[in-house]
Amino acid sequence: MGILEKISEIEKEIARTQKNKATEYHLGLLKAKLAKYRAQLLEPSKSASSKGEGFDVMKSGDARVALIGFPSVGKSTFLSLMTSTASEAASYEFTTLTCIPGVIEYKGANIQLLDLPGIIEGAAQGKGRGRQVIAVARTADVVIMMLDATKGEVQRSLLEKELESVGIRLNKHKPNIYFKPKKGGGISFNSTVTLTQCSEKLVQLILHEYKIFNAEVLFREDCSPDEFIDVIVGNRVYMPCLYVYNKIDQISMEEVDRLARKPNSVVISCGMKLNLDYLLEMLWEYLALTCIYTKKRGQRNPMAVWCCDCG
Ligand SMILES: Nc1nc2c(ncn2[C@@H]2O[C@H](COP(=O)(O)OP(=O)(O)OP(=O)(O)O)[C@@H](O)[C@H]2O)c(=O)[nH]1
Ligand SMILES: [K+]
Ligand SMILES: [Mg+2]
Repeated sequence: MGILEKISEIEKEIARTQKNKATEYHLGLLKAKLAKYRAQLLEPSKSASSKGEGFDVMKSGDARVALIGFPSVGKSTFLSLMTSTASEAASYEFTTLTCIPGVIEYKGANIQLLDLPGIIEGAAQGKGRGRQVIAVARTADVVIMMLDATKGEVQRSLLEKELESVGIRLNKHKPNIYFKPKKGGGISFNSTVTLTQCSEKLVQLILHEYKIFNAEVLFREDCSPDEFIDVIVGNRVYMPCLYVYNKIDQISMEEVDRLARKPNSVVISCGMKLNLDYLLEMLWEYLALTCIYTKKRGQRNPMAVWCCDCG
């Protein structure tokens, strides 16, 4: 029996056990077991975390949106509201332990929405189920970063750092740099624009650091050293991200207003069903972006239809 099944067995037993003096210890023991199994699940499993595999959920529909956030920000509540799938929501952290897919039907398209376990600081190093969650995020067309409006900004920068550290670039486009390693001939460096952040010397130093001594480099835009490194390393994912501040029913109007004005941000309340229509509209726009900027030309693209739709 897998851990998830054991958890579900115990939960069922707790549910059918009457609460009284005689069952007090039995229930206590069951709950302790439950906590132990939950903790075990949150340990990085060696095979999964070293390979960085995601949860096994089939892609379906026209696009995939992943819900990323700290525990208990309301991801599951959101999935249950927007789709016909029910994902358990509760006030304790790590209620969700796997990837739960639902479908949003919007303007004739099927958008796959993935509810995921909460991630915490250190997720990228394998803390909790972080690596699996991040591996799923990499396969999405758009990430919704769900944040608790009652908590500080620090949660947002922590999550961004986690995603950055595994090569996910949020709301950035691929740097317009041509880079081709060669067999010989040294480093040929050119640019079509004035560079204010990188110089030929810096580019050479960086390349030598990566033991690259022969290559053709052409900057077509004023990129930073970090962006150049991204190009050398490759394997980066450039993804639109919508920051969704949930639970605005708990904060002042002034604070709501401040959050709503932030770039790429939407404020909502799942509890009071506030602003969900607007969130869908924004999501739709972000999905159209992935179509325009990242899908290869000539490739059959299910979202091409949408682009014509939204101009
Ligand atoms: N006040 C308020 N509470 C909310 C809102 N949305 C969700 N909640 C509550 O927040 C708690 C956590 O919700 P979940 O949906 O379980 O959160 P989650 O992000 O899926 O949590 P994990 O699966 O544990 O990571 C629950 O008690 C919800 O009822 C909201 O808009 N306002
Ligand atoms: K929760
Ligand atoms: Mg959840």
